Amino acid sequence: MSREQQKQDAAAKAVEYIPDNSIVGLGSGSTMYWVMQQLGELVQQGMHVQGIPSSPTTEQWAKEFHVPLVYFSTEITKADVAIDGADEVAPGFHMTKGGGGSLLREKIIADAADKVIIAVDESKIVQQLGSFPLPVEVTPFGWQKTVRDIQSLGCDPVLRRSHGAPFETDNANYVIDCDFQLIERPDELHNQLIQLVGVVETGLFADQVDIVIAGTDSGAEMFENKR
Ligand SMILES: O=C[C@H](O)[C@H](O)[C@H](O)COP(=O)(O)O
Repeated sequence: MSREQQKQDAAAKAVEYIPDNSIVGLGSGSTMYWVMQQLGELVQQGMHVQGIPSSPTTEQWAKEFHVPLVYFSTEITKADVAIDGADEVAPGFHMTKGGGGSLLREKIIADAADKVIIAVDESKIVQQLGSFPLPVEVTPFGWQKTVRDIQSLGCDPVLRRSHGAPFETDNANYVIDCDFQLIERPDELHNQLIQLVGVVETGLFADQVDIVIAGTDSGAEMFENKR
């Protein structure tokens, strides 16, 4: 079965966790395309949801599939559920996210949600985080100094570029992709990184996930984080 089909299967299962009349945090990435397509179908069948998009691309897909949108405001500070993808998922529900650069907004949405559902294809399930370089969002000002500070934590940090220029997040920040090889203690690493001046957020998500759904050749498998 293709990776795309696995993502689609995981997305189809993930939308089953969205209650009617709910506010749904919408993550980013290619798996979210399928989530938006499936959610659009449910909306067409009469389901009432309002989605908070984490990126302009997700917002555009929501519009394409007629999923009503809502935005954070003084009245709207919570979501009933959030659905998102991931770059790596390890035992203990530790995850790496931010391959597309949306980590900060995704983390805000996950934090605002009562329940977080992650939909991935099988290739994202790993024994230990680290093969996928960890995205770290940093301020453009002084990014060279921040890179040096990150390097002292024992990784090979690289400024993400797009068309020759620094890649800019939706928050006008930069992303440093940090190759730590193996991340043995994700919590500890996140705490070390987030304390560095200039680091805005890390792509390490821990204890924020309730359910992981992995598309596999034999169908979608569900893993529940009983926290
Ligand atoms: O910044 C991007 C997000 O964290 C995505 O959720 C993550 O990169 C997974 O994306 P995809 O579903 O395309 O593999």
